[in-house]
Amino acid sequence: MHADFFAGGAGEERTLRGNLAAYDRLRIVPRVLRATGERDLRTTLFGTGLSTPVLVAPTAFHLLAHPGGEAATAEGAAAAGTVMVVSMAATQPVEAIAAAGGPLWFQLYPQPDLAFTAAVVKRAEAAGCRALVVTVDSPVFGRRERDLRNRFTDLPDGLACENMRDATGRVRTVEMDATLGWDRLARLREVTGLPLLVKGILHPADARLAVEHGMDGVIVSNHGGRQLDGAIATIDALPAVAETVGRRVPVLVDGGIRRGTDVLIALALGADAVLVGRPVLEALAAGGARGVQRRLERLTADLDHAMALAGAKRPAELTPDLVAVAG
Ligand SMILES: Cc1cc2nc3c(=O)[nH]c(=O)nc-3n(C[C@H](O)[C@H](O)[C@H](O)COP(=O)(O)O)c2cc1C
Ligand SMILES: CCCCCCC(=O)C(=O)O
Repeated sequence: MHADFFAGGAGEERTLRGNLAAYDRLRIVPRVLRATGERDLRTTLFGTGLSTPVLVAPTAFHLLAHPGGEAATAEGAAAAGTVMVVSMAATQPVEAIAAAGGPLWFQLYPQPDLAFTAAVVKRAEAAGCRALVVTVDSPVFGRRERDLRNRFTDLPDGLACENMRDATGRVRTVEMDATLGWDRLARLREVTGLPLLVKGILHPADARLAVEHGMDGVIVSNHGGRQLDGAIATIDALPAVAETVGRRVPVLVDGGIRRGTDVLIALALGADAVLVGRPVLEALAAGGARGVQRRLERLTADLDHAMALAGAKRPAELTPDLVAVAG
């Protein structure tokens, strides 16, 4: 039941499969004789230097995967020199996760209760989170048919969304809010000075609105195929979003990234960095903090190898002409 929750998507899982299939259709057109020498994968996002452009996507319920929970993921991500985005539906308090490692960003589903939302943001800020990722692809919850079949409705006794506790100590339900609009993102700006990234952008017109509304970053995402089944694959959506944003703010992408060559393609098509969800969950389940560290380091080494073969020393040298659609 829990493995299905992690692996599954919405509806027929067309988008879940599509995210991966889209990378299968793309090929790299390498450059030669570029004398790259050692590659340099270091990446800076919002003033934080990272060893790699591969970040940990926000995912819920890590205690279902491993007894170390989100803290183990944070430890692994820190050891790999990258950012973990802590889900609002984490099963451990953000303070405990921060104590295990960093840098951290915090993912938020803005709640209808504005004061509670502000309190969660302040708590994440106080714990040391360096950016806020606002998920906007979930006005309602996706129809996850595996979860319906398995009757997976609640966390087991003793587990809770620890960052949903209010001042009385009661754990609130994470509410999806179909009334959410750009005005609410503007209000978040009044609550926090942290960089605000909007996660779940697929249409270039929304990318333009994000920039116009002062967002500091855009994450091209279809929630790993867990929300709107039939939504476009993220790597297919990326080029138009990147072109619209025009380097005014960082553009990140997630969904279906499993190999260094996938990361290379995403960077070439306009991403400043990528995030991975399920690969981290699988590594956490298999090997705790060390598993997460090794999976992230493997992806980075794989990217480094692919860049050597494609003739790029730095991510900035990866350009769209290095990618072609397979015949
Ligand atoms: C089990 C699971 C839980 C997730 N939980 C969240 C979440 O709490 N908040 C969020 O914004 N996205 C969530 N996501 C979506 C991820 O952040 C990310 O968009 C997606 O996993 C990327 O696709 P990938 O798994 O193919 O790498 C979740 C994804 C999975 C697989
Ligand atoms: C009621 C808890 C909501 C958790 C949402 C986690 C999530 O985004 C996912 O894709 O699953």
